[in-house]
Amino acid sequence: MSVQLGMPQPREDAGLSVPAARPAGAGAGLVDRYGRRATDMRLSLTDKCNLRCTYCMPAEGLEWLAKQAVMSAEEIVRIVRIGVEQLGVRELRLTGGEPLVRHDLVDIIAELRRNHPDLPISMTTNGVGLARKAAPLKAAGLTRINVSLDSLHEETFTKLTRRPFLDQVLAGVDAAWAAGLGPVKLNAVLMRGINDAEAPSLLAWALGRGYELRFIEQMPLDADHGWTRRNMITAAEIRELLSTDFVLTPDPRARDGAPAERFEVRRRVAGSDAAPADGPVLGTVGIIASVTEPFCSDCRRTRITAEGKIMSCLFSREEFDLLGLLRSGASDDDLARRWQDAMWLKPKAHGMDHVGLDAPDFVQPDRSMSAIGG
Ligand SMILES: Nc1nc2c(ncn2[C@@H]2O[C@H](COP(=O)(O)OP(=O)(O)OP(=O)(O)O)[C@@H](O)[C@H]2O)c(=O)[nH]1
Ligand SMILES: C[S@@+](CC[C@H](N)C(=O)[O-])C[C@H]1O[C@@H](n2cnc3c(N)ncnc32)[C@H](O)[C@@H]1O
Ligand code: SF4
Ligand code: SF4
Repeated sequence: MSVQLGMPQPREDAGLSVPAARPAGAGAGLVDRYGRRATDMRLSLTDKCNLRCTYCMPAEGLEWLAKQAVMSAEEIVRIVRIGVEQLGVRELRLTGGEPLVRHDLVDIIAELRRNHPDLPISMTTNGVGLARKAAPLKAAGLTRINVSLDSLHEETFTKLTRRPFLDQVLAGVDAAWAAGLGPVKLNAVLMRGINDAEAPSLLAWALGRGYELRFIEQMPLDADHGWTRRNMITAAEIRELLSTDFVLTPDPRARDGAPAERFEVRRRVAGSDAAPADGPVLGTVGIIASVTEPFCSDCRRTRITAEGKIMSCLFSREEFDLLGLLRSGASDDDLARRWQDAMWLKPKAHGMDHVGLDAPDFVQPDRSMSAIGG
């Protein structure tokens, strides 16, 4: 990794990467060299998954972590407590891999909720098995949910995820809404020639049901390393695709560090370039343009992988072992310090100290999205 001259460099210690200490006076919480403060914690509960989305996993899956290597429920609860009580974490996202495959998921959420009555706890899931679990998750204290849904067509869904589970996912989305896990947000990664033409009908479906759909630019985080900039559907193309049926206007609400740029949606008047000035707002759509319109300068994220490694950025190639330190008997203060030191070294953008996933020196991380915790 490259760091600014004069800045503390990571050092090797007993085979583990250990961040050099932050300078004294760097400030409380999870601050970094660029003046950002991470308050949004994303925690991966597992690297396992029951889908094989082409933009994330290889067809044959990945070699899963051994059970012992993955954080236990008690370890997760302790790490979250340190984040919230000592480091200024203000919201928690549970992710993976697929969080629903963890058998103790409901118990973990219940314990987190007992410790942190006011913490927003959300989860990003593929929705398989959600229909059964939505109500228990709500009862345990989950605040809200995002479900990945790339297509409403059985065949396209199966091609993209390599599994025939569309009906289960649709039932899961509706169950989440019915259980009170709203606002329900849906994530769709658009893939050229596969589901891109479906964008307007997917949006019409989501608006009709009151779900907030977000279209996502594919990032180079697939295990197959098949990503190319040319093949990626850009945010500009997404807006163009939607313009056949809809008129989008910027949502007046503050973006507040969110990856999604939100737009209010009105139906386009047939044969016209515009929506009627007083046409009703049907809902909102988000566009997550991580590649072409990056939002790294306002990034508030800190990540913990399923095996308890701190990743300061989705694209970090440097990771710091929090779980190993915890298992060696470290105190809460030691753990908090390791976390702060790791976050101090957070790269400026996309794992580098300059912006640009298509920069010549961009190197795709070894980990795929599922193994990082997306
Ligand atoms: N560049 C970048 N993209 C991210 C990051 N985290 C998530 N994404 C992308 O954003 C998409 C949506 O992430 P979600 O987990 O649904 O949630 P969110 O959009 O971060 O948050 P909410 O809108 O508050 O629910 C993911 O599918 C990723 O493609 C990040 O740290 N950096
Ligand atoms: C890694 S998954 C983990 C949670 C859960 N399995 C799911 O699919 O929602 C989190 C999000 O990352 C997104 N994602 C995975 N690979 C991606 C990629 N290469 N580019 C952009 N988003 C990606 C998925 O669409 C999903 O919305
Ligand atoms: S995007 Fe989510 S559901 Fe799809 S393979 Fe990756 S971890 Fe699994
Ligand atoms: S790429 Fe890294 S810096 Fe940029 S928004 Fe994602 S996590 Fe933050």
